[in-house]
Amino acid sequence: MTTTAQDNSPKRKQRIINCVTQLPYKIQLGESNDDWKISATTGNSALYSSLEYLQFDSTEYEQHVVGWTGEITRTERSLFTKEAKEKPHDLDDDPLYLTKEQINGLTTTLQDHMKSEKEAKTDNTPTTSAINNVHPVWLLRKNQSRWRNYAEKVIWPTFHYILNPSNEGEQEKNWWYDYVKINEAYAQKIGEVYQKGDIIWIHDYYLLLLPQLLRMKFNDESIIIGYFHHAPWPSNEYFRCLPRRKQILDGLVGANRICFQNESFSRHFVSSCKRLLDATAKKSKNSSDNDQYQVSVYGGDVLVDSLPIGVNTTQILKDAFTKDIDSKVLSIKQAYQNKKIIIGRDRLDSVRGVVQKLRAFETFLAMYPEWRDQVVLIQVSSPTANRNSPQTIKLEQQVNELVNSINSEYGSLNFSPVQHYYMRIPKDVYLSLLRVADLCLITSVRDGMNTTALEYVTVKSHMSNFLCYGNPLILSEFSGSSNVLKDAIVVNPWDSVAVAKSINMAFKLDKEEKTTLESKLWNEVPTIQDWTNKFLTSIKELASSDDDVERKMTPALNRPVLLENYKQSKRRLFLFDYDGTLTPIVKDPAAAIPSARLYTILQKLSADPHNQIWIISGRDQKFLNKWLGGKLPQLGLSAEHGCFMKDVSCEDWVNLTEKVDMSWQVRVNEVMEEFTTRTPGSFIERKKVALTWHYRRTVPELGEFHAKELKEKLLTFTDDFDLEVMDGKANIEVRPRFVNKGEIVKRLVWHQHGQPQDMLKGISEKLPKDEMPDFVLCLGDDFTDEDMFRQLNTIETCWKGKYPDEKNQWGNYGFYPVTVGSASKKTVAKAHLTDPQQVLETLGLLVGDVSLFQSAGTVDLDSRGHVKNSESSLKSKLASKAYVMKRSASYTGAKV
Ligand SMILES: O=P(O)(O)OC[C@H]1O[C@H](O[C@H]2O[C@H](CO)[C@@H](O)[C@H](O)[C@H]2O)[C@H](O)[C@@H](O)[C@@H]1O
Ligand SMILES: [Mg+2]
Repeated sequence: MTTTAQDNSPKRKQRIINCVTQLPYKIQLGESNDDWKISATTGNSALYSSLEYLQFDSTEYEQHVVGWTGEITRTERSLFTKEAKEKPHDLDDDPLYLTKEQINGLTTTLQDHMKSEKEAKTDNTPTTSAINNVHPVWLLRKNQSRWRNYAEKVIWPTFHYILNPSNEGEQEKNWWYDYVKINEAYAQKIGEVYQKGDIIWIHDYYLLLLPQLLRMKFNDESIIIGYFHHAPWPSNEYFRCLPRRKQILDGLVGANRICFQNESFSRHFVSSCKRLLDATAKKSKNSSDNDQYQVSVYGGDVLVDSLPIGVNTTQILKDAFTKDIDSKVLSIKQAYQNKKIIIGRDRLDSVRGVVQKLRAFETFLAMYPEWRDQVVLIQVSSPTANRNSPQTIKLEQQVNELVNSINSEYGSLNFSPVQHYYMRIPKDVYLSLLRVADLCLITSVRDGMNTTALEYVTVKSHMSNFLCYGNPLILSEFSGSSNVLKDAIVVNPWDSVAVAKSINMAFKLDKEEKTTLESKLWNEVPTIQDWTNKFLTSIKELASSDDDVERKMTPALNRPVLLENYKQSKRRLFLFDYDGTLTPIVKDPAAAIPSARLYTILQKLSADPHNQIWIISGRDQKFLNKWLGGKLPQLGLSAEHGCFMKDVSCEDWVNLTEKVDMSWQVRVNEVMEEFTTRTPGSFIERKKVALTWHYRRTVPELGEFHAKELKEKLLTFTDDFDLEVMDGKANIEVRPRFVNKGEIVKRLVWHQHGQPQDMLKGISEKLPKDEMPDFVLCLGDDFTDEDMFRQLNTIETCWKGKYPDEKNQWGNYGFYPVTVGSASKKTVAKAHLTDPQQVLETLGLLVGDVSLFQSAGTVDLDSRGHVKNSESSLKSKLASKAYVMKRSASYTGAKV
């Protein structure tokens, strides 16, 4: 064996761009313009401890965190400055007009904060690392909480099986636009941070559009995107109630891997993709023996699986067993001497089951009088961001009424069996409660993963002086954690009698039984380190396995650039395929007729004298005349993959195959008929020239098998006739080889724009560049459309040589060969759109029918969330300057 020279250079860490809804900090502005106060936020403990692990402990990864700043507020004190007293203002009306300098200052403060946290955690000497790991997403418009509305008021309820009354009104439309914008803002920020080879990891339902958007923005086909969904994913019956369901799924399937908390959520997701996107899925087992699916959607593949999140068990044990906490535990014990303590900690929203818990506790006291006066329930309910919403106020009232009724029924002057605290409690108090508890009661009616359950089991794994080792956990079967903590006492929270019985049973467990339960449960708690590493390892594997097969991802069409180019051009040529591009694929070819929306868009597009529109299809003249030419004579048409042409605003067709021998049709027809007899559901579409054997309506496996056989058989003699046998979408088509859609494209581009065509004349490559199109949008979904894209690429190469100095401001000739299908589809097109709906949205954008924010990927934003360089962006910048001047003048005044 030969020894190679040792490589002593430090191994480069794999960079991870971790995209979270909000940075793990609360950001406040103090009394002066650069007085930033940064403190830790509460909530999301599991995710934030994963960030911490990658930041402080991982030797393999270099993490970059991209996240929204959250609502930036003013510190309490600054609200009482002389200025504020003289002219009090509502924080929400204060747009926080930060200057560039302030933004830079805050970024540095955040970076420094992260570094000093690292020094504190790792007991290090000051960090010399030059790496800046925090990348804030700025969205500084008035009413900063607007960015949360769609995620929290529309998506969150649906994902938790709460159906809001239909409100596809103006308000929800605006929420959606803001949702699109926040996703756009992330994409922009990632664009500033991304380096080739980075792994992008996106978290949760605020960023559902981001995977697809990133494919749109980056021209890097090797970009690897993983998405983890922390919340539940509902059954398709609920999911499909979302008005924007398709855009949401489209957004997500831009990822390479989509991962859920458990198998039922991933199964629901796959079922939504099957039903709403017409996807197919192959199920198998992953290395942890969990179900995984290879979902094929729009012709590309996405891996879907599950991996339950964990907690930082080492840190929890370290924090929970300190002298300080010992003394807190002791005081709680003394306050409730000789009583069993049940603890609960939940956010006060309708899905955490606080009401169900109180009802069950009431039933328990009613059913087991021997426990009255012996048990206390300490329930900590933390307020949500929607504390003042009517639903939360109603819930709060309901909880208060229940607490009062239990306490008046079963309490006394010196003892109340329910101690309810509606507040956020500090970590040390929380840990003391976990330690002191004889029982933890979790009755959520829906959640992704309940980290309190995991943290409780962790704390109970530790022996201490207080004999609380192994105390049991009652867990709702509707919590995501019940899939992980399989040995908890699992209950249906809606069945208060069953929960009451379980409480009684839990209190009666002897020491040995508790120990057995705990040791099983403890083994079931996933650690955050494991979760983080497993997720990243599998996504790295995905990246390297894809390398083997030379994965080429096509970027999604950059719509802002397209729109800008469209506006600036004068000689525009549109080359559209029909089936699968302008209309969705359906079972019966006769049923694939244009929608009213398509007509409107084609009408508007062709009304502009700068535009020439051609439909270049495999369909025959009869079909194209009936549904397109007859209604919009201004369209140019090409039928049967280039065999026939009808010029713009002209009625007559030209047959380009007139001189071709058609005797082959008899032979081909015979063979196709033989296969039709053998394959129930198949049929032959006989056009003037081409013959198409369709098998969409057959048993899929049989159809595919026979299609392969038919193709082989046809190939044995078609060469003699110079025919092409093509694999279409569930069809096999035969037509003369010398015509194809690419030939038509060639003829249309090398042509004086707007002038009538002489179809039978050859083309001239001597035309001046400024007589030919300066914008060509070519869309197609199928194998035969690749000829069009290839032709455009060839012309572009030729023009580079011929007209090197006549490129547009984007450094090209305005050619957009765009395939309709997924990013991973094999194509020579330069960009992709997912499906006909996206095609119509894009065309709608060009004719001004669609708002810029209707779908993701249409705008570039400035840092306040305005469209870049727009009038409102400009106004906002000016207002910002004036605001800051006013503020600093008032500070100076105050000092004098
Ligand atoms: O070039 P195109 O305009 O895309 O036409 C290609 C073929 O489309 C039609 O078949 C396909 O669409 C049908 C309707 O959605 C679908 O039922 C069939 O399975 C697809 O293969 C059309 O019938 C063919 O003649 C075209 O060549
Ligand atoms: Mg097509």
